[in-house]
Amino acid sequence: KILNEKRDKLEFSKVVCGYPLSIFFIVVNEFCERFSYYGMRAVLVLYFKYFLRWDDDLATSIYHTFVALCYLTPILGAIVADSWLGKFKTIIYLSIVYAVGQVAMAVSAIHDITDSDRDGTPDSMTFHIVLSMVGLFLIALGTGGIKPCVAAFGGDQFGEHQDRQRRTFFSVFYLCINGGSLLSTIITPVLRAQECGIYSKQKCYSLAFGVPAALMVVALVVFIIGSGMYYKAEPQGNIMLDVCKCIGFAIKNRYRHRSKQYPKRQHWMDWAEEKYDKLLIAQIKMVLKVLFLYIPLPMFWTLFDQKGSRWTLQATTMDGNFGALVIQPDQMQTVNPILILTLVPIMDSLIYPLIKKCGLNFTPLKRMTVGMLLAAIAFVCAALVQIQIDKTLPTFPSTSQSQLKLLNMGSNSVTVKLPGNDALILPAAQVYPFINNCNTKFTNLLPETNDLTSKPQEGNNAIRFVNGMKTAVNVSTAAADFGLIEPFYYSNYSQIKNGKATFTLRSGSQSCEYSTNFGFGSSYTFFIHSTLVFGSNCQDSVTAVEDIKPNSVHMALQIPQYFFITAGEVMFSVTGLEFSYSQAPSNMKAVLQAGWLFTVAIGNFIVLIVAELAKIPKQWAEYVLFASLLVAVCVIFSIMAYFYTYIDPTEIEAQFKKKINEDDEDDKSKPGKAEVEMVKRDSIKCHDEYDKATQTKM
Ligand SMILES: CC(C)C[C@H](N)C(=O)N1CCC[C@H]1C(=O)O
Repeated sequence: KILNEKRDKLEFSKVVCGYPLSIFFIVVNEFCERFSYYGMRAVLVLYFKYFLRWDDDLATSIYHTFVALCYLTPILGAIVADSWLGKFKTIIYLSIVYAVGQVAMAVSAIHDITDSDRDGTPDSMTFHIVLSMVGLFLIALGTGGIKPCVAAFGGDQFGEHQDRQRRTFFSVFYLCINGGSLLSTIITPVLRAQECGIYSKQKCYSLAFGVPAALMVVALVVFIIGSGMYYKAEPQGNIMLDVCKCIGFAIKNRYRHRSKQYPKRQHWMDWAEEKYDKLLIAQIKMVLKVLFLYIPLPMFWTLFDQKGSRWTLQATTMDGNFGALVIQPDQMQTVNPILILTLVPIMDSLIYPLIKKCGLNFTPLKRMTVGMLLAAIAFVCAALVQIQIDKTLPTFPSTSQSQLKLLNMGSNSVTVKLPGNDALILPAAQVYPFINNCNTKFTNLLPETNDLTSKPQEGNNAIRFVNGMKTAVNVSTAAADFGLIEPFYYSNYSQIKNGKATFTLRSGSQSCEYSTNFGFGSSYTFFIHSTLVFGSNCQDSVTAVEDIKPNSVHMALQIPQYFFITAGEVMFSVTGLEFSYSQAPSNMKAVLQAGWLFTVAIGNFIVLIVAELAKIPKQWAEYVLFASLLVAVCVIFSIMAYFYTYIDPTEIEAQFKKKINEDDEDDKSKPGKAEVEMVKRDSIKCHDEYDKATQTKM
């Protein structure tokens, strides 16, 4: 009946180029929803840090918890959809929850609401924190809840013989995910950088959250507009409860019949046959088989997710100057969605057909295996890049060493003799770095300063000034204030972004300007000569002394690793999405999508744990370790995949239903037949049918 209903609905639905028109509304919905999700995520940590004034640790912990929650809630959404409301209604209701959450975030970022003294900072931080946490919870519920439903609902719109179209749909669906995320990760940081406010102008987080909120409303409206065109499969009772009860009964029954006198059954789920419908048992077997196959998959996501953390950190030690374009370390991440947008069409229209032409059967599980291997290669590339970077890093003192820097503030060179070392000639306005064991005693040297012990963070440049004049000098730029520097004294380090910086040097009412260009990750001590004359050009009276060289390994070297991880993602993730749909029984499509997304959540958790536990001193070695782990997991997966037999759930379900109908007829004509015999016979027949429908291996 259900199949006929679907056939009727699809027969009368509008078709464009062989695709149901309803698909258009679903992919546009996904585009807007992913814009909303990734756009909000792009500014979330900065909102925590600069608006809520949380420290780095709290901000990153809450951020990662939120992301992990977003991939856990799909289970909830899938259960609601498959057991209760159906996918269509679940998407509508949870999208409303999602949009409310986004609006709550936007409102929580309006500083004027609690800024009663109008000084530009919120007076009741509790209000903003509570509202934003409620908002984030609703968003996690909404985005995670609808995610498995939208993908599965899209798959439902295709008929039995539209396998090719359905595969293309999942590719286009993935393109929309990445198109939306790419646009929003470019746009929302720009919106955040605007200034807005009623009483005082502040960074506009409310706009950066408001636009994603608006896009979520658009996503909902677009989805509702398509309402009349969708095929809406109704849920067939509380399927999850039935599944749990059936599994529970099979385990109990198997335990009760553990003695050798009872004949073995083909599968442990067959022990539920006494009480449960054979169709349900077959459907549970299908789901369990796929879920078992998913066990090694989180490892892929563990590597994939590190491009947002470890790889971005790696980029901070690299040079992002691309000529006319200067790329910030975190902007490198946009290479992933950009590559997705190019690689998905190339794979679909060129690579896969080419492989097919060569006579190779590149099955979904083979694609996923190759995808994992490509991700491992990406990490080998990352290790090679890291080795290049390490060669350019300065030598910092170890824990048993100390570092001394000598700066000659005079205008002539001086000879310096340090205990246990040869005399050295130190030219004017130059620094000599000196590393020695901690127990060396130095006397009569410059006042103690805290020097850098690592490269400046986030690709910034660490800058300090030393005043060689007899008067105090105030130094500032648009981005940093070095304060008043006493004669023959130094300022603290300040972080300056790459590009041109103009420093204003001021003494009383007199000032002059000094400009210079910075690369990424350098450190300089600017020495102000005693000869500086205010009111004139002070360009020649300041000497830049390089403490740490700017990053010299170019960020373009990260492109191969991004290429491999993205090519891996296309083979692994796009295929996995479609595989999860095609191998799921009709009443558990969303559940299996949620199972797939659950592997992403576990991958995220592993990253969190690894970040805490990984104590490998060399970063390149850690990359190699992850690559090796993934290769090992990949071998296990390929063995598991080899034993997996593809099924056509629709066909199996149809055969089971036919069999049940026939048996009903039989029952009516032969009342009182020995039931046990019949169950046994049916069980054998159904197994044969199940086996016939599951012929293709990996
Ligand atoms: C991290 C990118 C912006 C998006 C990524 N390429 C992607 O499409 N996904 C990562 C997790 C699954 C999937 C998604 O659904 O967002």
